[in-house]
Amino acid sequence: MAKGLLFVLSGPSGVGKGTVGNALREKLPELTYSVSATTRSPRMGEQDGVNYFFKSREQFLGMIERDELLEHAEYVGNYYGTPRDFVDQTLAQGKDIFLEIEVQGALKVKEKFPDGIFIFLLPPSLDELKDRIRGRGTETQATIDHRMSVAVDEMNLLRHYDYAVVNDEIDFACKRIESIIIAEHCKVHP
Ligand SMILES: Nc1ncnc2c1ncn2[C@@H]1O[C@H](COP(=O)(O)OP(=O)(O)OP(=O)(O)O)[C@@H](O)[C@H]1O
Ligand SMILES: Nc1nc2c(ncn2[C@@H]2O[C@H](COP(=O)(O)O)[C@@H](O)[C@H]2O)c(=O)[nH]1
Repeated sequence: MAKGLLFVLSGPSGVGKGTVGNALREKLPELTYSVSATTRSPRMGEQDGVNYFFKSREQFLGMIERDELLEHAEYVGNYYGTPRDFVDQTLAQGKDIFLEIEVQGALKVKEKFPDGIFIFLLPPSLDELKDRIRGRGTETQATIDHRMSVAVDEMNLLRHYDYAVVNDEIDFACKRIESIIIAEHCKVHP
């Protein structure tokens, strides 16, 4: 059986990865989405096992020690990581998997999956990015400032990605990503 394809979506905090990812879920229900582990506290409405697997620092360090994570990174004071088995099992079943992760983690995944497809979501501008993080109402001013300073470093790593998609409008961004997925399936693989 042919293996599935691995897609990674990265981009600065607040650019709209979750929003576009949710729109994509509706359009492409056959795509499997990885649920990450994190030490960050749940936001209002977030559910354990749905949005994230919420872990204590000790639990997360245990996952690292047991080599249960495909990649992990520390981002703005918290750990985030991708459970390895779920990714491996999904691909082995011939299904595509979609990871929504930050840049340090994405580069680690690229080392392990050089054939993965790496997509970077860009904001129309830095001012718009700041408005989106602020508008979401989930972060303190200090965290917004920290996430914005990381955003500039993250965007400097765009060259490591295969595709750049501007999230100007949710439906357009979603359509572009859907087109990338379709095109990757039409590729002639050796
Ligand atoms: N194209 C868009 N136009 C206007 N607002 C948008 C657009 N896409 C997303 N947003 C809004 O921007 C805010 C941030 O979006 P979202 O939470 O999806 O970002 P994210 O990249 O997943 O952030 P994080 O990495 O911090 O989890 C949300 O309030 C969302 O409604
Ligand atoms: N390296 C990883 N980054 C991840 C993972 N899951 C999510 N993320 C990214 O972290 C930041 C912050 O997320 P937030 O939910 O606190 O706003 C964002 O860029 C996510 O994409 C992961 O497993 N590994």
